[in-house]
Amino acid sequence: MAPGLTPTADAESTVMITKPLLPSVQDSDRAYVTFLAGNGDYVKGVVGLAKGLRKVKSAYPLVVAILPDVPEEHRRILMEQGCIVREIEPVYPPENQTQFAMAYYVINYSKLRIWKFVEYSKMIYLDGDIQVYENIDHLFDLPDGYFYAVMDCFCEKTWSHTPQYKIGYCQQCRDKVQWPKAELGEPPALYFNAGMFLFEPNLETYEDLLRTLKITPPTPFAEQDFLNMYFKKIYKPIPLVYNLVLAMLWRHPENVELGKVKVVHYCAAGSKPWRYTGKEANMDREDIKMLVKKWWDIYNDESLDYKKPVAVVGTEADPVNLKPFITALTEAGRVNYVTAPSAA
Ligand SMILES: O=c1ccn([C@@H]2O[C@H](COP(=O)(O)OP(=O)(O)O)[C@@H](O)[C@H]2O)c(=O)[nH]1
Ligand SMILES: OC[C@H]1O[C@H](O[C@@H]2[C@@H](O)[C@H](O)[C@@H](O)[C@H](O)[C@@H]2O)[C@H](O)[C@@H](O)[C@H]1O
Ligand SMILES: [Mn+2]
Repeated sequence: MAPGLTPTADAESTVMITKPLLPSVQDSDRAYVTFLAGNGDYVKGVVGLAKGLRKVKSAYPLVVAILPDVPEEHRRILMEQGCIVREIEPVYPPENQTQFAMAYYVINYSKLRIWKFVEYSKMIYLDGDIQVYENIDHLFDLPDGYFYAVMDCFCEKTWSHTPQYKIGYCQQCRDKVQWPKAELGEPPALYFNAGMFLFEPNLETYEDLLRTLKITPPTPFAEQDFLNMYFKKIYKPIPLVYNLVLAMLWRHPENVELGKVKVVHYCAAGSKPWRYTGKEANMDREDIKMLVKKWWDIYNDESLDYKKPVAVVGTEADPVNLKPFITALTEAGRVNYVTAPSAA
């Protein structure tokens, strides 16, 4: 699928990305956004993501919604990589009911704060353990009013608490095991992975999300389950090339054309590149090793580091005397100063 394509969202099926678009211009009210919590090593994931978006020449900035526990050093690293760092307050699910959600995921309810970023009309959320290998800016041109994300897979052990796992049903291969309507009623609604989604920040939606959360008991996949329930009516599946959940490689290889994948989500146990040992199940696969190396190649590529914008003032013929100001800024490491080429 060539970059810069417009999708046509039809009613039920996966949104088809069809005809070419004029190259989208920088639209200041669009941005990518990710989420960072704690003082651990996920900051490496976010740095990798920032460099990956630069490598594919995305026209939009990366906003990082950080919890208060992200240390100053990590904030500095992210700003030096050109990220827009925004501190958010944590979001906790209903009092003393968190035992129903997998403890590890409870912090992810805080992702809901990004609906408050209303200076942006559209944002693409990306987990910190995601890498973008091809430009996906064209997704911002999808029709307004829907929630776009890639369908998840129910086959990993992390789903063993669900009826679909117990009978071997997965939305990725609905013909393999028929959903037993007589015994279990309607099949589960299409369910997305919340590691990547296109959404429209909106204060009314934000307030309603938090109001609804207060009366919704937490569930195993925490905010992912909650978002699936909340956006069920306007959810539009997009092709898995926009969020390859790694388990698809061994659970549904028939659905994956690795050479066409644009976004990889390192969410399988043991697959976080910055912690990769190759010891966990499936982690010794050649495709996993290749994808982990691909992530490190970007992370280690210094040519992808952020270059501070130059301050261009006046012209050589008539430079505005900002020298003292620029010197102060340069000494503070805030800017590199060059004179603009003469207009002639
Ligand atoms: O210690 C942590 C755990 C999670 N996260 C953020 O929360 C997201 C969701 O967690 P994770 O990706 O580990 O969940 P998975 O997709 O693997 O289920 C991560 O990508 C990070 O952006 C974080 O910043 N610090
Ligand atoms: O808080 C719940 C999380 O739920 C999702 O992770 C799951 C899901 O992908 C399962 O399908 C996998 O089996 C599992 O390994 C993985 O952890 C999102 O990736 C993450 O961003 C976050 O929303
Ligand atoms: Mn993830």
